[in-house]
Amino acid sequence: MTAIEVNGLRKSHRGFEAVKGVSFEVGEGQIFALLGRNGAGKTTTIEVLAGFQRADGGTVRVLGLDPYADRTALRRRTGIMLQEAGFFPDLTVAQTVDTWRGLIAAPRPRDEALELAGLAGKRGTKVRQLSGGEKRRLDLALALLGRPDVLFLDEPTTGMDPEARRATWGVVRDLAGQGTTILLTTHYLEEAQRLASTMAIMDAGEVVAAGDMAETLAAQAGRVAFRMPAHVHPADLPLPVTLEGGTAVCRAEDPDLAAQTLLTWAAERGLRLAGLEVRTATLEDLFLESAR
Ligand SMILES: Nc1ncnc2c1ncn2[C@@H]1O[C@H](COP(=O)(O)OP(=O)(O)OP(=O)(O)O)[C@@H](O)[C@H]1O
Repeated sequence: MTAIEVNGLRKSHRGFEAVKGVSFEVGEGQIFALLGRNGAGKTTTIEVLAGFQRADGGTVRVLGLDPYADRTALRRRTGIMLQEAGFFPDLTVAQTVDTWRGLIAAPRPRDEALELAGLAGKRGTKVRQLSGGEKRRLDLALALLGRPDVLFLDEPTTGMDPEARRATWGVVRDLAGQGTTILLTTHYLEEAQRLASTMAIMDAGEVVAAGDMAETLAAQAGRVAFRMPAHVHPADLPLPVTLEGGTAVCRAEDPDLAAQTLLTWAAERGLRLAGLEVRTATLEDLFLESAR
């Protein structure tokens, strides 16, 4: 079942077209990463999907409903974590969660939400005393209170330390495993690559690459890099390379095979390929190539 459908979405802010005909789909229980540089239009897209803004063009459906027209019905079934949360700084973490619980039908117990977000030890701490990463965790706890079927996470791990980030990935995976559909944005491409099964890269309001994460990356060229041996010219090598400083970089569909070819060539000449690195394409490679 498709949980989120976006077809030809257009949205302008005071005459500036931030989203220019974007289309993608997210299946139920999938983790989908919406990627792109600053200002690409990701938050605008999420705000339309969450029913905060009306689309100027195209169609958008979340759980089969129009997020703007049916926002009351959808609000009960969606959770959202935006980039800037409006907390009351003098409330404690527990008071903040309790206040939000009062606004939600059949909310999750407070301690369960805090436990899930890794904030159980901070119940009595005032919001203004939380670190940036802890505030993101509080945001996550609030987004989870309504046991949403669809969760929108706008840069959920910004400011978190590596351990907290990994813990949040665990929470996101568990939720998806239980059937929650998750759309997230992030500037941490490794995070997107590890978490999401599908993705779209936006640039200047348009989708420039999209699809299944594993398939899309497998179709990208991999990379073999090594320090250029002394007195060797790139034209002497058996495969084309580009030079990045003193490092020769060879892009190849099958990087293992390319590395073998290069190593055999080097061995026959008694040369060493120092600092040899062989890897398949990463999301960062794809991102840098797509979002130019
Ligand atoms: N309310 C608004 N009024 C005017 N322009 C806006 C408004 N909201 C967003 N924009 C502009 O629309 C464009 C897209 O913004 P958006 O916040 O959707 O990008 P983003 O991809 O989420 O970026 P980031 O990664 O920096 O969060 C930007 O150029 C932004 O300046």
